[in-house]
Amino acid sequence: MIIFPNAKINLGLRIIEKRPDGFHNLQSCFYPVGWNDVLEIIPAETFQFSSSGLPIPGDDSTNVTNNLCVRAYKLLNADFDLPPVHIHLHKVVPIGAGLGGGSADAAFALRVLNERFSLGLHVDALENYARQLGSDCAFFVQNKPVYCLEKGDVFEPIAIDLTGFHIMLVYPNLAISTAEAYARVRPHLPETPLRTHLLAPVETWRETVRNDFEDSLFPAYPVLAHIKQQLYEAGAIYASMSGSGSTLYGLFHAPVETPNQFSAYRVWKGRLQTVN
Ligand SMILES: C[C@@](CO)(OP(=O)(O)O)[C@H](O)COP(=O)(O)OP(=O)(O)OC[C@H]1O[C@@H](n2ccc(N)nc2=O)[C@H](O)[C@@H]1O
Ligand SMILES: Nc1ncnc2c1ncn2[C@@H]1O[C@H](COP(=O)(O)OP(=O)(O)O)[C@@H](O)[C@H]1O
Repeated sequence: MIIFPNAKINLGLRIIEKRPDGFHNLQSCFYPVGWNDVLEIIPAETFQFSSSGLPIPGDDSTNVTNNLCVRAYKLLNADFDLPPVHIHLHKVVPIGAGLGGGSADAAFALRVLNERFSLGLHVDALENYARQLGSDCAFFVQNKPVYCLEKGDVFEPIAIDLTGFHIMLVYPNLAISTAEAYARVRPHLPETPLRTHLLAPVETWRETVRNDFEDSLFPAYPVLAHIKQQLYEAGAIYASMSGSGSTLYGLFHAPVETPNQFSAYRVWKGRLQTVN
């Protein structure tokens, strides 16, 4: 079976407090976008993992056990004694980009294995497995826009529909470690919950919807602030960094040409839609 794990963007990201377990509680809205990897899982004589496309740090031929697809298989295998499979991942979504690509691969692997081997796992059970693989991972089980709390793995519905907006993602060829980004941030409770700002028209977001990682990462990596500014100059209604960076995105009312300034970066453009 071949599937296409997609990326996500964060519409706002407030880091509320550090938890006793070392993670952080947050407020954010995760929104799926159609920049995709390609994942194939087929029955095989022995377990194999291979990859192509973008190189994945830590995935050399002697150690692929860190790949989140492999970890997803092992997690289910421990409970269900699965038949061996060959997993091939063609990596397209940039890594360390704030787009949740690795988490999406893991969640989609769980979904495929559940279906292929008729494990009978429903959404809650799949989300519980996904939580063990990464804070972002559970989101990709249902893969629909949600308001997230706690570690980013507790979800509430939110009536946000950006269908019809055009989006440009700009990845500045710069990988930022999520752990490093969290270590730099100063958590605090915002006066107004992010949800309130998100429910106002997108035209107001520029003044109200913030990603707290920008405060510490923009001074450290000036190219990020520069790209955000250029997205506004290109006509974005709203622009922000996604997650812990390094991708910046802009929401536009109309299709946009890619400005020359972005030619050195990886740029993805598309319509915002709900993907499954
Ligand atoms: C920042 C966010 C926002 O959506 O996304 P990305 O930018 O990575 O896509 C997420 O919180 C990233 O989730 P994810 O990438 O799954 O993180 P994990 O693998 O669980 O954790 C990596 C490291 O980030 C820190 N971490 C992560 C999540 C969280 N709520 N608090 C944390 O402090 C911890 O130091 C942890 O060791
Ligand atoms: N299938 C995978 N795709 C991407 N990264 C992976 C994968 N498996 C493990 N990783 C590891 O996860 C980290 C990056 O995760 P990713 O989801 O791409 O970034 P981000 O957290 O910025 O959204 C890297 O340390 C990478 O080595």
